[in-house]
Amino acid sequence: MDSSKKVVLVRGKVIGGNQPLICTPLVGSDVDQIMAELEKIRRKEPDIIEWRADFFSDLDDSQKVIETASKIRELVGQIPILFTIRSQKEGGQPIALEEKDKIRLISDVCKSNQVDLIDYEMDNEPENIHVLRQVSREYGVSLILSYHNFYSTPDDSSLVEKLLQAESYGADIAKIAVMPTSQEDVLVLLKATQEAQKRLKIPMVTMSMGRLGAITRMFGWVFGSNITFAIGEKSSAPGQIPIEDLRSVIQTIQKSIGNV
Ligand SMILES: O=C1C[C@@](O)(C(=O)O)C[C@@H](O)[C@@H]1O
Repeated sequence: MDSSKKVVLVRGKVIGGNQPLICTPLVGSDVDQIMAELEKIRRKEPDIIEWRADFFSDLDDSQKVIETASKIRELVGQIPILFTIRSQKEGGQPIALEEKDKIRLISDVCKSNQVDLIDYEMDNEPENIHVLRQVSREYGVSLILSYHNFYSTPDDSSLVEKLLQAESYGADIAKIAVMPTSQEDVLVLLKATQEAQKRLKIPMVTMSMGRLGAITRMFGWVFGSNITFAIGEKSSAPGQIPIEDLRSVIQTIQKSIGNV
């Protein structure tokens, strides 16, 4: 492994090492649904669990959000928790919070000590990104800065620029998820990933969504992507495949080519 590269260590999991990590989302809209989902997911032992809180119906009640985060923590034990409120503009659910309330809530969640990572979109106001960078650093939470395009795949140099932009904003991990409309677009995402691997110092997460892009979830790690999202119980984005299938494909690839 390149020694100039940083890795992110979360509860014993190495993000940015040779082993791709599998993250499964939680998309329940209330505590009961989330707990039921979690009960099934945790037995499948994902490396990371993402709470997609934009699906949560009480998102405007920060007390409830933090209580729910601590219930999730109790049930998952040492599995790292990623807290995400995906904006509608980038493929998330409609929510009642304004951006400033969202920043306050994500900050409160960092301070609560219940989650290990947060995700925020890098196309947001730099000032908001700065606030979340400060608070997450202060409370030992890792920051993923992400870019999602549910309609198309920008060219490879724009994608590399996005990943570098996340790094320059101080992200611990850079992430891009884009939609292909052709097989060429899938290659564009992989090419950008390979190029970014040479230039980024931080770990990254990249994926091409939908059916066309599903293969990138299986072997994107070969080109440098460090986390791949899979279905534990329910999907949170097009093209995700069940964790069992993903794990077995990754093992098969590793057996044939070794860890790269
Ligand atoms: O950003 C991502 C990636 C994702 O959109 C995917 O395509 O797997 C799934 C989301 O839950 C997550 O927040």
